[in-house]
Amino acid sequence: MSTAKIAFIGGGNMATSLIAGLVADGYAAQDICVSEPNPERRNALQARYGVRAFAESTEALADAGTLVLCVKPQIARQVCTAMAPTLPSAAPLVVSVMAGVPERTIQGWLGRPLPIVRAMPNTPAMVQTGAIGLHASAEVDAEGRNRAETILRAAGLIRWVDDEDKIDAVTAISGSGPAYFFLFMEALEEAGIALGLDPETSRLLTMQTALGAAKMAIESDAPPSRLREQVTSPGGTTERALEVFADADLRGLIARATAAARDRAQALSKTLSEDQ
Ligand SMILES: NC(=O)C1=CN([C@@H]2O[C@H](COP(=O)(O)OP(=O)(O)OC[C@H]3O[C@@H](n4cnc5c(N)ncnc54)[C@H](OP(=O)(O)O)[C@@H]3O)[C@@H](O)[C@H]2O)C=CC1
Ligand SMILES: O=C(O)[C@@H]1CCC=N1
Repeated sequence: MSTAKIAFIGGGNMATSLIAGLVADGYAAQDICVSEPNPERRNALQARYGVRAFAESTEALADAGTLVLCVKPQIARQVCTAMAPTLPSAAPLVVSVMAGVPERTIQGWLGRPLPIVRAMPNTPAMVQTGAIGLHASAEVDAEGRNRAETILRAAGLIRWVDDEDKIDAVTAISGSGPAYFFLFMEALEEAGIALGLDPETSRLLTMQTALGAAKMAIESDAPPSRLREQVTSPGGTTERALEVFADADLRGLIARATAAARDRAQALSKTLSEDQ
């Protein structure tokens, strides 16, 4: 077994994002293998990143020290149980990015209590600006944590959580979170058009405002509440807009929406954990 060799199972969007980050970070492409049934995707991964791509997981797995599970949760059981008999005998580290699939369930499907790092990335990982929550099963040692960090850090910011259940909260905040911000951008852009801006101007002003606000929030020592106050002149325009948000209980709405996402993540995990 080579600890350097990483086998990605599934070569879709999330795997491509992680591979792009690893290769951009200088990870040796010849140490990265991918198992992916779609020949066009295999060819694209080989041509673009110089990694080795196979139709069968058995070939991708050979000698791998780390497996990264990047298939859809719906087919995870079938993929893991098919792979179990061909896994390297030395226990590989398993990193799973699959939403809602508990560590114990993956261990059950793979037939032994392998060390599992469960990761919840988000789609900005595609532009190496992901926000990624991580949890390690009890079997993962310090070296395994480092290996998982190397793979995930290439795609963005990582944060460990101490309890696997908290991955459901991570899912509700940063996993689904890009959709919340995109929705806000869509609404702001539409509002700009309704107020008379041409669509292109409204779109560009919206995007740049989102980028600028995120950059300020990240780079400033001040919390977002202070940055908000700096925009809000007493008796001015922002104050009026924020009053409308407050009247509609925007904060309460966000609390309810994220609780609904967390509850759904818990329900999906429960369904899959009963599927052992
Ligand atoms: N999108 C998101 O925001 C997030 C996604 N995730 C998780 O990431 C995982 C991957 O998602 P994503 O990359 O978007 O999905 P994709 O559908 O883009 O990628 C999954 C890939 O797996 C391939 N595949 C199907 N069967 C097999 C098999 N037997 N062996 C190997 N590969 C196979 C699929 O091929 P084909 O299409 O031909 O079937 C596809 O290329 C999911 O589990 C999801 O829950 C986690 C966090 C956020
Ligand atoms: O919507 C979903 O279920 C997945 C999990 C996080 C982002 N997408």
